[in-house]
Amino acid sequence: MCDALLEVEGLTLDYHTRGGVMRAVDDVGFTVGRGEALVVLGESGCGKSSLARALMRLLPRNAGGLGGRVRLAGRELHPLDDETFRREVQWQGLALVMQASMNALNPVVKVGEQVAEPLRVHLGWERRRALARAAEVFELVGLPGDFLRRYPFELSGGMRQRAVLAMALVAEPDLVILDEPTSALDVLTQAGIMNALKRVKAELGTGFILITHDVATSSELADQVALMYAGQLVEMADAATFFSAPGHPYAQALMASVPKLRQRERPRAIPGEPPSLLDPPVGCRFAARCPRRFADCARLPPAFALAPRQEVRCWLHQQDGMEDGV
Ligand SMILES: Nc1ncnc2c1ncn2[C@@H]1O[C@H](COP(=O)(O)OP(=O)(O)OP(=O)(O)O)[C@@H](O)[C@H]1O
Repeated sequence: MCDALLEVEGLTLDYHTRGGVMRAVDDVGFTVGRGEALVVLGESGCGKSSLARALMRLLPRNAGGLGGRVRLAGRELHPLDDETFRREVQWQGLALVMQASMNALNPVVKVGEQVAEPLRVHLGWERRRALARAAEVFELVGLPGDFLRRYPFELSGGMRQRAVLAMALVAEPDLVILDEPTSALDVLTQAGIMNALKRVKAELGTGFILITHDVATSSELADQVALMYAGQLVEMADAATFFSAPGHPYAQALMASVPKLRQRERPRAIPGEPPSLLDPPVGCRFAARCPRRFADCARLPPAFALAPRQEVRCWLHQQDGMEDGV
């Protein structure tokens, strides 16, 4: 297995709201190896985008309580001041493709200039060299070279999304965080972008964190899966194990809700709603919706290691698993 590129321990992020303090990221920990893709799955509102924002330090004004440890290639990131983080970590260490970012391209600037911008503005490259590098990255993500001179409105949604991906990759970051990169696109276009990501991963050895609620698309790229529920990680496993033998009842319900080819029974929706993050239950957060709940679920379960690469936060596994930290 690859050596650790990103190590996250006990990550927390709060929002201050009128109703009180809401912990959107609650004690989250994981490791991503070099050239490895971690898929973060979970329902809307479980804290996936907040996790991305916490890693990238792109925090709204009402955010607070950024805690825990984040190490990138062995370097502790939280002690860095904002200026050092922006200069030395953003773009070359960690790059982010935000939700709906294909609509955030500047309409009056040619796409090639925008893709080259991180090199010019952050790394001080001169224009010609930056554009030449942008052309290489265009090729890598499957954009025709002459699109460099086009404006965003001249590109389809899928092509604009590839351009945004090219911008994230242009400074050759160690790891790219993709927040719902294909959710606004049709299935074929999604598949094309997933293939481009696979190619980048194989050719450049870039690490990825892919945030999505789309189980089917994510399985294309995933080496590891982290499943979030109400701000917490409830399962962390290698992709083959997660997709074939998930351990958490929520993960099992999620997999049963995905339509499959040649399946007799209909996909089953998960009844109920996640708890409010303003006042989460003290015990297992999934208990109210869990078909397998029992008395112990009134206490918050720790993560139990079921296999070397599978950790599940559920009391059902206290016999077969070793207590560990997800
Ligand atoms: N700036 C903010 N202020 C207050 N609450 C916020 C803020 N941003 C997000 N939240 C809340 O934090 C929780 C986690 O939101 P987040 O956007 O991280 O979830 P998500 O899993 O990415 O959802 P989605 O898939 O819908 O984007 C939600 O309850 C959301 O309403």
